[in-house]
Amino acid sequence: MTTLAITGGRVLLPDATITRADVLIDQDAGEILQIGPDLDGDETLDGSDALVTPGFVNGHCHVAMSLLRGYADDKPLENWLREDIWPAEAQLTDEDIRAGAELGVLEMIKSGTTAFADMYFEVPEIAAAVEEAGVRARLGHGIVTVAKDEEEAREDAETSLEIAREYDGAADGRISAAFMPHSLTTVGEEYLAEYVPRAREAGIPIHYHANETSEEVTPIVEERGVRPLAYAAEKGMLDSQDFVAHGVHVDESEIQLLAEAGTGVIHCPASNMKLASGMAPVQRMLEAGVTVGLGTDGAASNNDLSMLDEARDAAMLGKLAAEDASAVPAESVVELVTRGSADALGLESGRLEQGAPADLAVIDLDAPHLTPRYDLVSHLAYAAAASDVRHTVCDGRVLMRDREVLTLEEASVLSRAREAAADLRTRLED
Ligand SMILES: N[C@@H](CCSC[C@H]1O[C@@H](n2cnc3c(=O)[nH]cnc32)[C@H](O)[C@@H]1O)C(=O)O
Ligand SMILES: [Zn+2]
Repeated sequence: MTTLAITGGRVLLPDATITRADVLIDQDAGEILQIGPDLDGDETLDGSDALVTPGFVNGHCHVAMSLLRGYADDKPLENWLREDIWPAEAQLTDEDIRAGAELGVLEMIKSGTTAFADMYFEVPEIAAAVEEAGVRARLGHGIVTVAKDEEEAREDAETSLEIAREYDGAADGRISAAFMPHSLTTVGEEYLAEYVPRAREAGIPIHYHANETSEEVTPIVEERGVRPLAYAAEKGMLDSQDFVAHGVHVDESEIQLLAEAGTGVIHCPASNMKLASGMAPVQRMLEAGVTVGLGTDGAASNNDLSMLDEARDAAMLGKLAAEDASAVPAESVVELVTRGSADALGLESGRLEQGAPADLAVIDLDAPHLTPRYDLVSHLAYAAAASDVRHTVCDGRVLMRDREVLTLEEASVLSRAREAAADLRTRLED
């Protein structure tokens, strides 16, 4: 057995208390062996003056969209997608998607994220980036059937099912998969009726965008006379292993449906603010017992992939939405970026305890903005930044040591992304 010890730090435990302790990891099993005093390992990471936290879990992303960061801003969802993003995505080559995925995963490792859920196309490119970088991911192919003929639409749905079957369990189990219809309005009912039961039979979870904008809710209510999540339940898309992104415009009946079904909701506060989609009733969902996690959405609507930013945004927006400063407190958002997202995605990560996956981040506390140290949970929620992450470990493997990423070559990932973006821009201008 090869072991790794993180020594001299303060460790954030699942009950939100913090203890001075070392963490010993079994690198072969990728598990935490022990948390306690004076532990030695074959390899050591310095945790002094630092907080050891579970690796952050980004519950909803389009990681390759990192290549479109800053390409189009300041528009509402429908216009942004149809006028800018979808035309640009139609030009992306496999190499572009690989470059964008590596860029995004690099940013994740540098900001302490060890797992994410991703909806995109050319999934094999994204899986290759995940495999190489050493992180964990639940991947899927996003289906859009509107504006497609039947053959194309069917092919898209088939691809999503095939990709999920093929990639579930890949990269030594670090990759899992889901069936991913883009949303309840961009995928036709006939395709949901046919493919959802097939995904269910194969035991594959389902992930989709739901109730993100009011423009998306109104047509469903008008055409079908039911709320979108009641429609989703009718279609069999509200299971305990499923998770939806956004859930901004959900009413009380939908919150009850989510809580009863055990379907996770990935709240994406930065994207919701930037596209002015609205404020999700996060405090209400938590009180109702809904499994809530946090996600960045793609970098083109955020515009970064830092879960520390997302935690802070979730707290701020949650208070504003509830008109209550005590709503969505520090402890809640820290739980949302770790265990909340992990639970929604069906991952065992998100907690530091014996036997849990060795997915963690070590955050440097020796900084003006983290001084003094009354409450480290408060610092994590409100003051820590991506650049404070000192080391990142996933599945027992050190992915970043002293801010040097060991699994990806940072300089070449950045230069490939810059070249791909410059090329894309030329193609789009022609
Ligand atoms: N196969 C589909 C692609 C779906 S992938 C998932 C899609 O979600 C898009 N996307 C990114 N952010 C959001 C969001 O906030 N809401 C809805 N869609 C988004 C993203 O640009 C990408 O096109 C096609 O034929 O276009
Ligand atoms: Zn999205």
